[in-house]
Amino acid sequence: MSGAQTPMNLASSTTLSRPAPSGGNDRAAKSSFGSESAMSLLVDSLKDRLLFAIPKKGRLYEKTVELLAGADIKFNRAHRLDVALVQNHPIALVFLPASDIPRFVALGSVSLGITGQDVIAESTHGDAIKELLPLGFGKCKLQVQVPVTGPKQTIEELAGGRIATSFNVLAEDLFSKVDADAKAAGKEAKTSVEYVGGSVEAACALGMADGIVDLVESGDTMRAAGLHAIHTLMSSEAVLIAPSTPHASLTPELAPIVDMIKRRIAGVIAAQKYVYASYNIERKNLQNALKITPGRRAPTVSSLDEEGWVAVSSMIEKKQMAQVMDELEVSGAQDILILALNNCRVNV
Ligand SMILES: Nc1ncnc2c1ncn2[C@@H]1O[C@H](COP(=O)(O)OP(=O)(O)OP(=O)(O)O)[C@@H](O)[C@H]1O
Ligand SMILES: O=P(O)(O)OC[C@H]1O[C@H](OP(=O)(O)OP(=O)(O)O)[C@H](O)[C@@H]1O
Repeated sequence: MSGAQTPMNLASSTTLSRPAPSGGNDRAAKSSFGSESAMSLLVDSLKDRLLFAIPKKGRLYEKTVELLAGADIKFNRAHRLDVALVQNHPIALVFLPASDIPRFVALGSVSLGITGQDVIAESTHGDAIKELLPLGFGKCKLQVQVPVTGPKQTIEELAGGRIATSFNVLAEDLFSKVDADAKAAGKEAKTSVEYVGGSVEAACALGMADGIVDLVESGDTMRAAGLHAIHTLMSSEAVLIAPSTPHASLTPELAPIVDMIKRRIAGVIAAQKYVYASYNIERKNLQNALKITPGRRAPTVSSLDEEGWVAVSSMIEKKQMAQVMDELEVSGAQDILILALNNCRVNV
């Protein structure tokens, strides 16, 4: 995508078709709908809506759509259309490449966005963006990688060499410091950083780079290419973001929706992360058990209709569930139940 594009441009430059009937004919749908009037209808209907940019594909797409479903943000995305009107709130979703979202948010063209911290850092719009909520997915690290058997095994040894990356701003930043350090040590060096759009791991094997800067999560792609990581530039996860200074398009009527979305998404994330534990325990063993299940704020303790016994309920982290149950049993807890949370509200 070249040049700044507002969602309005996006809407008016996009062919609006009806939601595609399966195997439907776009052209026929367009003419029966009347593309001109449909487009002005769409542009009109965006005016009173909060614009929310979400990744249109790739690693963050599915989890983002899951989050929106959990937050009861209902939409139908028409075939080939990058704008979807939310049915039950005055919100319009704008589907954009993850790496373009920081720019749209920073410019105030949209009032909310979901994208990775890595592309925010790469965009250099960081100051114009505020992070509202970490989302707990899309976790990865941006790392310098070199061939395991290669001659250059440190970033200092890469000074003056060739680096391939999709993160050329962050890579330039790092290697200008590496070059400066090399110069201070009496070795003149200018590392060349080449932009590559994808499949960056192939660059070393193809002889076009001595090292790469790319994202690593499981490490499978890196290892498959015979590379290993020698330096971490940053860790990243998906975040909910907004412009650091609200834009005029965020009217007083729309402003409360930002907080509503943030709270709903935080509730969905907490419900994915926690389960609800409940058990009975003799009062004499209560203090030990409460150390195992302290709860997010505090556990609920209520009397049982049996002398000397209490019932406890508390939220615990899902990933610690088995260990917590083991420890509770050892501490004398009985009738231990673990209940999944469908949704919840937490302080954010
Ligand atoms: N392996 C990974 N594991 C977890 N998160 C990742 C991983 N790779 C990328 N991400 C996160 O997802 C974001 C989008 O990356 P992805 O590779 O899906 O890009 P994309 O939207 O398909 O764009 P393009 O293919 O054009 O680069 C990244 O900026 C990063 O925050
Ligand atoms: O450590 P791993 O779990 O193997 O993940 C790392 C890979 O994931 C990303 O690419 P992606 O697969 O999204 O495709 P791309 O190369 O087209 O960007 C990233 O660029 C790495 O190639």
